[in-house]
Amino acid sequence: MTQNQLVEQIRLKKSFLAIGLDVDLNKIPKHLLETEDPIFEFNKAIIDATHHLCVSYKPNTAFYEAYGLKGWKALEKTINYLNENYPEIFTIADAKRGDIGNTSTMYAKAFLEDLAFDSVTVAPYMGKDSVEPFLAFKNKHTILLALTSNQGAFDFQTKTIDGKEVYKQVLETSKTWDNSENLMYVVGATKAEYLTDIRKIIPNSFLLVPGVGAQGGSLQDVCKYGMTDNVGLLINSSRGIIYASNGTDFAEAAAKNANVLQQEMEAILNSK
Ligand SMILES: O=C(O)c1cc(=O)[nH]c(=O)n1[C@@H]1O[C@H](COP(=O)(O)O)[C@@H](O)[C@H]1O
Repeated sequence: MTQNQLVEQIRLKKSFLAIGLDVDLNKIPKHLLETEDPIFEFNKAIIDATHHLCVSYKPNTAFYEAYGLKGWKALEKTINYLNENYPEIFTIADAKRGDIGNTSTMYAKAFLEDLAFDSVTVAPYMGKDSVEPFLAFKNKHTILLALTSNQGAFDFQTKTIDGKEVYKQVLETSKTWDNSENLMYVVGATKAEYLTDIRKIIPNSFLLVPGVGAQGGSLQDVCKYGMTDNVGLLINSSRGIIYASNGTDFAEAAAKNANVLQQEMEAILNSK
């Protein structure tokens, strides 16, 4: 999917919500545990109930890898279900990969070709040759960690080297790489006060913004400082939506919570 197609979907649905599919078998409704593939059944029900309220789904691969072969199969079924039934959805494999070139090539193949996600999250720490194999995929997107939502972001990302914060160096340097038009960046909603500076470096790039809801970030602040003429934001919420209820009404409850965020987004878009 191209970024223009993503913007079209955002305008159509009046939503820039990315729902995180971070499935924890300890948190999903008990009745699903009796089915053959509880993770997929949970995702399918959530997707069917919420797809009109969001433009993206983001399974975090940790939640699938933790369940071994069954988990990986459920991830594969989930992305295939999305691609077959909702091709207009922008899919994100939240895998946070990045390694020496030939290894990154295999990671890129795994997530962008074999599993056919539209995008994958990548850590910039190993530099240009570790990111390039992801960027080489046409009409796919590499979402580079810039300034993350967690407390540990202050350990390295905001530290100054040669007079400039590391997260700013990530933004500036990555802009010069081949196929950099395929880049998007992660900025945590808990770091909204940094967005003005970030937009000076990357005025138009799409940002994936996790950290609203369970982590306490403010949607209003993120939009105030981070929104572009083309919206330029995908706001992620995972636990705040998918675990709205652990009863048989879980999918409707998730849709209710997604609807609250979508309505807030619609009001923001209408006010622009
Ligand atoms: O790359 C991410 O998506 C990510 C980056 C970041 O800085 N912070 C962050 O929370 N995330 C992911 O976003 C999701 C947030 O989940 P909730 O806090 O439950 O909404 C999780 O899958 C995290 O791994």
